[in-house]
Amino acid sequence: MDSITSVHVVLFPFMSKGHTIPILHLARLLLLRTGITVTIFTTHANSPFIRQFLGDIQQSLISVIELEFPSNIPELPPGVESTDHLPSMSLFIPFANATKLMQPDFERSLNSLSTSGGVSCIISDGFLGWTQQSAHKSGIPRLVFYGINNYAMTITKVLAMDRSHVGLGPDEPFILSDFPWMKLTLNDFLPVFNGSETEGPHFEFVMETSIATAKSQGLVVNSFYEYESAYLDYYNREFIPKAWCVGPLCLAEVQKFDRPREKPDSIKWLDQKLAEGRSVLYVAFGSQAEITEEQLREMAVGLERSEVSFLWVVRSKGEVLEELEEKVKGRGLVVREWVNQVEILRHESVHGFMSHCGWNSALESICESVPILAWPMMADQHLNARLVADELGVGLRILASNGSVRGFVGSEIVEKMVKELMEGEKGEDVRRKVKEAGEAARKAMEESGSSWRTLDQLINETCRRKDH
Ligand SMILES: O=c1ccn([C@@H]2O[C@H](COP(=O)(O)OP(=O)(O)O[C@H]3O[C@H](CO)[C@@H](O)[C@H](O)[C@H]3O)[C@@H](O)[C@H]2O)c(=O)[nH]1
Repeated sequence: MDSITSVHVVLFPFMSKGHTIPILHLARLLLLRTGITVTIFTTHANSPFIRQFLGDIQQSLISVIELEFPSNIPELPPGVESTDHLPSMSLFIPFANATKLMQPDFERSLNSLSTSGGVSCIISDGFLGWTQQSAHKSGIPRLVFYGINNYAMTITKVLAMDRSHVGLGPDEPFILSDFPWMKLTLNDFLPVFNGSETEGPHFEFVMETSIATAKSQGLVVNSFYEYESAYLDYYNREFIPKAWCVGPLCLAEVQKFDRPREKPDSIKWLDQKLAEGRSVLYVAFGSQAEITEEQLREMAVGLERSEVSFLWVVRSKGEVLEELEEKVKGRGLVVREWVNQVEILRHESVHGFMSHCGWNSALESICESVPILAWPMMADQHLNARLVADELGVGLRILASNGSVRGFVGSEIVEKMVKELMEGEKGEDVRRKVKEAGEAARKAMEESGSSWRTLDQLINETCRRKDH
């Protein structure tokens, strides 16, 4: 790293937990380097979460600027400033489009930062495509962060250009000629990416944000080279802007859990299971998954019949969960509040994670060497599940009752796959592989590791240059 000091990085995360948390980890990593200061843009309601998350960081190195989240958007309930508080994810597009109204405020603040010492680069979420215009007007390089991995990004882009799949059924297997080892189906992709949705608000949003990404100076990717080299190399050969793997960002988390403090109830419960010599399956589907009542019931029955100990963090309410709690008292725990997921995954008693495969959850599990039972629900999660189960071999896969990667899953499948992960031979195999994967991830984030070096290089090439 060169000796030039005073790099000022502006971070602007999208207002959803799965997008904000990794950017906050990135802030921590940037501040481990000398001469870097960070400003984070957010909205009033999201600010307390951010301030608390980074509360241990020296105040002179980091500041948080709060903008007004647009009010009076007809489709949005007042006061909702984060996607996990939306009553339905069908409001995602109005929510994401509402952020565009923040552009004038953002530019005013950016200008005042520029006059008081300057901004070296902006790292903003891909969903905040409009920040590219703001950066361009101010002559500041913009780097994009989507929160997804290279595999999903590359395969989706290749699919969009390769028309050989047109006319196939949603579950009919096909291969992309540049990746012949990989079996895919159209159901692995969102309709806006697989050619079945070619107009409408979601399609327009994807087009707008993709154009803004292409005009930006780089992509910051929460992954590491050793696990995605084929896809990263391909991406950087065929597409722009250049992608830089600087993760897994969750490894930047301080060892908060070692400090003396009152342990949360969920951790005390895990301590108890450890003392009883029981292995626990952790069950969670991220911050915004929507699960139907009917599906929730099958999950509950499957977990009950598996006879495995489990800790289920769930946002849904209702009698299904109350009944389950009653039936599995002592063996299973249902938690409805926000937990520290990394702390749970790190607990010695946790030997499996039934997960929707949001990319943060998948990475957190890999880094803690916990094998995954992949049950994707939406967004990039189906591709993440392919990566986890088919490519990396660090997890098993739950498929729908009709064999599709999408759709209703019966309780007998849940029961069978939970037992397989926790006690079966296939579970043994993925357990061994996830240990190796965890070690490789930790190595990538050490000071001599690939991700650490890549972040240094990215700062030097993009943020320290004066001629952008
Ligand atoms: O009680 C909770 C619930 C969640 N988390 C954390 O919240 C994050 C959730 O992120 P993720 O697992 O990626 O799930 P989503 O919230 O669903 O993430 C969205 O963003 C991801 C990154 O772009 C995508 O991969 C997902 O598909 C998309 O749904 C993780 O860091 C979890 O550790 C907690 O700490 N406590």
